[in-house]
Amino acid sequence: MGTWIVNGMVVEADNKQVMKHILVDDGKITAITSDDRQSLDTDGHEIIDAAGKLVSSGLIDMHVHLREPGFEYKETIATGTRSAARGGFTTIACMPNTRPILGTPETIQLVLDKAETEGNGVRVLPYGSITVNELGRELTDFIAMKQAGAIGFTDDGVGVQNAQMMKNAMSLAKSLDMPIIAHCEDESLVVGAPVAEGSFATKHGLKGIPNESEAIHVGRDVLLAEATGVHYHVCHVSTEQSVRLIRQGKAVGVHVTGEVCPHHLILSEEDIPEMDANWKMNPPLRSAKDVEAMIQAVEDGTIDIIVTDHAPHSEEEKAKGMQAAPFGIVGLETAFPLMYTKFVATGRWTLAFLLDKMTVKPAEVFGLPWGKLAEGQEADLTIIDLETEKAVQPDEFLSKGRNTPFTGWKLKGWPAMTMVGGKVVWSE
Ligand SMILES: NC(=O)N[C@@H](CC(=O)O)C(=O)O
Ligand SMILES: [Zn+2]
Repeated sequence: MGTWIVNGMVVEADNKQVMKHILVDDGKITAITSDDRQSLDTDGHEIIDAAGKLVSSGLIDMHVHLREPGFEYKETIATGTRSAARGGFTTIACMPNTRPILGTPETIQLVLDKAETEGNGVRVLPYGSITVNELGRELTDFIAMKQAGAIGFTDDGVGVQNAQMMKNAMSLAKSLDMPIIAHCEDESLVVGAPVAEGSFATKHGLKGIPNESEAIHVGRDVLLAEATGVHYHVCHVSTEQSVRLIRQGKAVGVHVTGEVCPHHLILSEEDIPEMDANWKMNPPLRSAKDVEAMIQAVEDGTIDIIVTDHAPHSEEEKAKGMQAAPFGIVGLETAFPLMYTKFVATGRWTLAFLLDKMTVKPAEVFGLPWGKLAEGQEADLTIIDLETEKAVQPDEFLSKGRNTPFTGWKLKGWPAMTMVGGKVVWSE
């Protein structure tokens, strides 16, 4: 018995919006048709009425912190995947900065096993660490982790400080046809600052994180990617200078790709209202000029994909204040509504353009078999209500994390149902 998702609105690549009925059978999309609803053979099928809503290929988020193993008080694979499903995400890639760090085949396997049993049907793709315990001293066993199911290597949370270490990692990754995903941060240029250089830091007498601390790694790594031929992917790009370096790399044929988070496209350091650690994340909110550079980089394709960098922390940790609290904000349950409200509802982007950055492109960049709404594809689908306006209410999050700067924001574009491989994994 299959499922008919009827009367939904589908967006085609040219942004044409058409009403379609979608048949899901045995986990796959077997028909997408605009035939008359009455003429459909729905006998013995389940019917999901998507009238007035968008039906999209499931959202894909390539940068998520699930916190398990080790930090289950912040998030677990169970709560993180529930949060993902509520946010419309059908596939998420999780970062290795857990305890222990995901730097061995056993820990990769542990995450995959837990995701299988407790992952609420959401596809979870683990990254392995580049260096042992993300300490930057010794490479992990890439071959064994690849065999165990790691999809790429990253020391996210910290930058790889040593250039030779990064070059060795890239050479090894290249030989295995695996990507290097980099958190770009030169520690000698950061020195304990909680926010970016700028008006907020000055006003509150705080040290500021300079743009170069990110961009210097991007520049170094683009050169190393050129030398090694690896696929080099830059995490959470936030500065004008990084964008310039990625653009130059792409122009000369380096295999470099980049991601940006909603908060770096929407907020600048000038928006931080007070000394509230819900506005503290790494990279930090930068200047308005950087924000505009990020938007343009998405528009001209320099930045390939949008990710959340979902980074849950406990209320106690965030209550320690701007200086002492850990970096990071949650993102899974607000990403699509934020992007839709700020960029599509305002007319700056088409819906097709936004969906491309959150479905097709992430799959393309990482060579994943999902992301497309087409017959024969796995039935990973998200139904989204584009009309109803609702305020962001952290106490409704399915994530354990409540750490968001977007509390109370009135947004449209809320997911209503998420389906993975033909199975409904969340519905409002
Ligand atoms: N982004 C953050 O502010 N924090 C992340 C680490 C990271 O992605 O760099 C975390 O693990 O909390
Ligand atoms: Zn990071």
